[in-house]
Amino acid sequence: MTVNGLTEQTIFQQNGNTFQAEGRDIRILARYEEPLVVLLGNVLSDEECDELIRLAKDRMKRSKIGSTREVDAIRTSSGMFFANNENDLIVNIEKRITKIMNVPVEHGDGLQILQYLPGQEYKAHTDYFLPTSQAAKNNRISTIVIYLNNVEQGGETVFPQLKLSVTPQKGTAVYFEYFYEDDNINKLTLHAGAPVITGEKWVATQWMRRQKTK
Ligand SMILES: O=C(O)CCC(=O)C(=O)O
Ligand SMILES: [Fe+2]
Repeated sequence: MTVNGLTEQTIFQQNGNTFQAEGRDIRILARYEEPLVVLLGNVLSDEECDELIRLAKDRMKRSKIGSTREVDAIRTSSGMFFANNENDLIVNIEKRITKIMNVPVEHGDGLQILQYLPGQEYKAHTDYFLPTSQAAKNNRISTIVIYLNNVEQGGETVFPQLKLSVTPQKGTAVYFEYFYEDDNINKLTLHAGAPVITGEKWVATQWMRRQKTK
């Protein structure tokens, strides 16, 4: 059956222009319908963004990729993961993310903070694993990337197949999902973190999986 001319159901269930998540009014700023890519406003307060950066700062390591967790030129940022329920701030943000993504946080890979300096980037990739990978047994289904600061220049999240570019704005987020039966739709979620040109870029990423991770 098709709904509104779309071929498949989505995980994300929010419509209209605002919804509540843990006492916060999240704003739906724009959506690309299939694959679903939603731009969200007012996801984190300025104070929450600043606090996440402060807590992450001393724990950043060069980012790794894929199931082998190797350092690779595809991704030149630095990153760290918070543990589930690590502190009150993380508990609160995880609850809000769960409400937005409509998936329990136990299905998550842990909230990840990434930092990009000028010239650093995350080249085009999909967040799900190829069927040949061990990690595909409990594959990823959806992603939210929350921007923790305003980047002076560059650092957009780019979806080349959709010809869509999202500009980082402090407290806003881009959500997308790739759990469609039709794999051709999933492939369209290919995306990249464009090189930062001026300033720094800080994001918080949550990847969700089909089943519990713990
Ligand atoms: O930094 C970005 O804009 C994208 C981050 C990303 O693709 C990811 O964390 O999976
Ligand atoms: Fe990604």
